[in-house]
Amino acid sequence: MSVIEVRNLRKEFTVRVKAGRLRREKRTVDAVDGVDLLVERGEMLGYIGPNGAGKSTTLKMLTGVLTPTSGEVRVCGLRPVPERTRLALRIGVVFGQRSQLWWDLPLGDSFDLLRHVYRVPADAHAARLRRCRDLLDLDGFLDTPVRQLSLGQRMRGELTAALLHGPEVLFLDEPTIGLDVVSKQAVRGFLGELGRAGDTTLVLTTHDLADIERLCRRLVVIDHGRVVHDGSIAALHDRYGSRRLVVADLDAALPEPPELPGAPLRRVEADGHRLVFALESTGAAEVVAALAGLATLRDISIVEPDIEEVVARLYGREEGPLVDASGAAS
Ligand SMILES: Nc1ncnc2c1ncn2[C@@H]1O[C@H](COP(=O)(O)OP(=O)(O)OP(=O)(O)O)[C@@H](O)[C@H]1O
Repeated sequence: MSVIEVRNLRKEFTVRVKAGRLRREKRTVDAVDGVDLLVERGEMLGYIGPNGAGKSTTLKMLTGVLTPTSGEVRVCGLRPVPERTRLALRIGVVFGQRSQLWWDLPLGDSFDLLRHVYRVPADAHAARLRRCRDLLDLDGFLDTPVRQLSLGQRMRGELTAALLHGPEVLFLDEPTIGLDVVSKQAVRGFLGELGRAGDTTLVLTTHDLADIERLCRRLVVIDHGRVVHDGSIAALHDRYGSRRLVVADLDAALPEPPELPGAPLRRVEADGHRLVFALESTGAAEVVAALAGLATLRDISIVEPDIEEVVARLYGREEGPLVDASGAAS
């Protein structure tokens, strides 16, 4: 049985919009519009989409915060809204904007209170807390009141709080938003460990695609409330014809950008001093050899397909098309 089962899930909101100077009209927003999703135990799923795509609304329905307009949802075999209390014992939730810590208490006291809230046996609690303290480096601020923690420290605390009762599924909404590089790495490293251990299912929404690349094998992309991709990152690259790129820095610009078989020119930059080729049906070595025969090369680098670029295409909202030297969109 899948740990998350979602069939034809929909959520409509009724909003009032301005229609003229004084008049307001009711309008229906299809925030989630027929989502199907099956997630197996131990999967690490990235759930992404542009602003307003319906990610948070989906997570809220999966965690029992919002009642669906229609469709079926089961998480750990439970219906999230009517069986919310039972579900709370089996899932963990980290929503960037909300806290489950006690603002005025030292962080460590919040952890003690959570043990009582969830009625976790003392030894299981101690073991999980020890692991979080080690992996998330909490010891320096366990005695600090939560309101005095930095964002990165608080997020590490939130992750711990969400895991102390040993949830089967962890839902994370933007867990690295606003964090500095070090805290981001700590959080990603920790989630990676959790995922590798294999007994927790992870559902992660984020605008930071590096989170997805590091952590998730499976990527579900949602736009206008509908799933537009469900598969691996590699499948996404295949679908959009993403290629590795050869970036060549030349001593002097060539009068004409060269045509290399199997490696179309993607971009000309730096007044012709930098040429970028896509490796379509030829290898990097051939491209470099061909270029070396035409120009003096200052530097060469091979760039892996860029997930940001592919996802921007998928959203259909990238900042201008990718334009090659001839002006044709690639
Ligand atoms: N409580 C609400 N009342 C009315 N409309 C809402 C409500 N919550 C969300 N919406 C609308 O539903 C749509 C989906 O919103 P949602 O917050 O799920 O998007 P999201 O993908 O999480 O976006 P973001 O990346 O900006 O957080 C948006 O059009 C949003 O304005």
